[in-house]
Amino acid sequence: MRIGLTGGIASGKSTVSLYLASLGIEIIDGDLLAREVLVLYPEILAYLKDTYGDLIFLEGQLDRRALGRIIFQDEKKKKAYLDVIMPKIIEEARKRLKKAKGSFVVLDAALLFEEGLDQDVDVTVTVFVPYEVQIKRLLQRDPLTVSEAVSRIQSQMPLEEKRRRANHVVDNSGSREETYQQINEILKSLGFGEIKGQEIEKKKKEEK
Ligand SMILES: CC(C)(COP(=O)(O)OP(=O)(O)OC[C@H]1O[C@@H](n2cnc3c(N)ncnc32)[C@H](O)[C@@H]1O)[C@@H](O)C(=O)NCCC(=O)NCCS
Ligand SMILES: Nc1ncnc2c1ncn2[C@@H]1O[C@H](COP(=O)(O)OP(=O)(O)OP(=O)(O)O)[C@@H](O)[C@H]1O
Repeated sequence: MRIGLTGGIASGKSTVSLYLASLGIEIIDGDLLAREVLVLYPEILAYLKDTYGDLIFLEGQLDRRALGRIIFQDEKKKKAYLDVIMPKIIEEARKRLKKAKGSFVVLDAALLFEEGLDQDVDVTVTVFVPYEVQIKRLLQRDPLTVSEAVSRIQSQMPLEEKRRRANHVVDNSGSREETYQQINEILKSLGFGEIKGQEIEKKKKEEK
């Protein structure tokens, strides 16, 4: 069973992924793949150096926040960058989905629907929060200005649309525990075995 997990920025994908991993499910993390392909394919960094140079490189190191500031505010620049990086991410994601050994595997991808990766999984799950919760959590977590946070949210497919398109929706506006319970229900409906209460207790302790 291949599960495609998606959502908006700071809607709670990683929180859900971590919980699924604690149940022993393999996670393929799209954000991690985006970092890995930069190492695997030097031509991507070469493209970024040629296009933006010192604007996004500090002492030879890619400044991800600076790149984000540019591409999340300019649709054309975002598309040009995604045209370079996404084929590699998609290729890696497909390889890992094929190699996955367990009976359940999760592909955690912000761009699951945008990039057609929903076609590579059996079922899709959107982690949803209302806009006010999303922006509050984003600003609490990341060192962004309000306008940077708004432009990141606006550069994504509306979370409402991701909610409509998914087979299952997790509402992550309540407590983490409420979210884990919703995941348990979804897993049950997909034929995952019994989930013991201590898994949730264990996660609660880790978070304290
Ligand atoms: C632009 C980059 C360098 C900014 O890095 P930064 O560390 O500041 O942010 P981070 O990677 O944590 O992303 C923040 C959030 O935006 C989402 N996101 C990433 N890229 C995009 C995009 N092109 N469009 C919409 N959302 C995106 C991420 O999944 C995450 O939810 C980076 O996000 C990137 O390389 N993105 C392009 C490819 C990608 O990550 N795709 C997601 C995997 S499917
Ligand atoms: N139910 C919750 N209650 C309170 N805080 C939460 C809850 N779920 C997530 N958070 C917090 O909100 C922030 C965003 O969550 P998380 O990092 O899981 O989102 P994400 O969708 O993976 O984000 P991104 O794609 O931007 O990496 C984090 O700081 C996380 O600790």
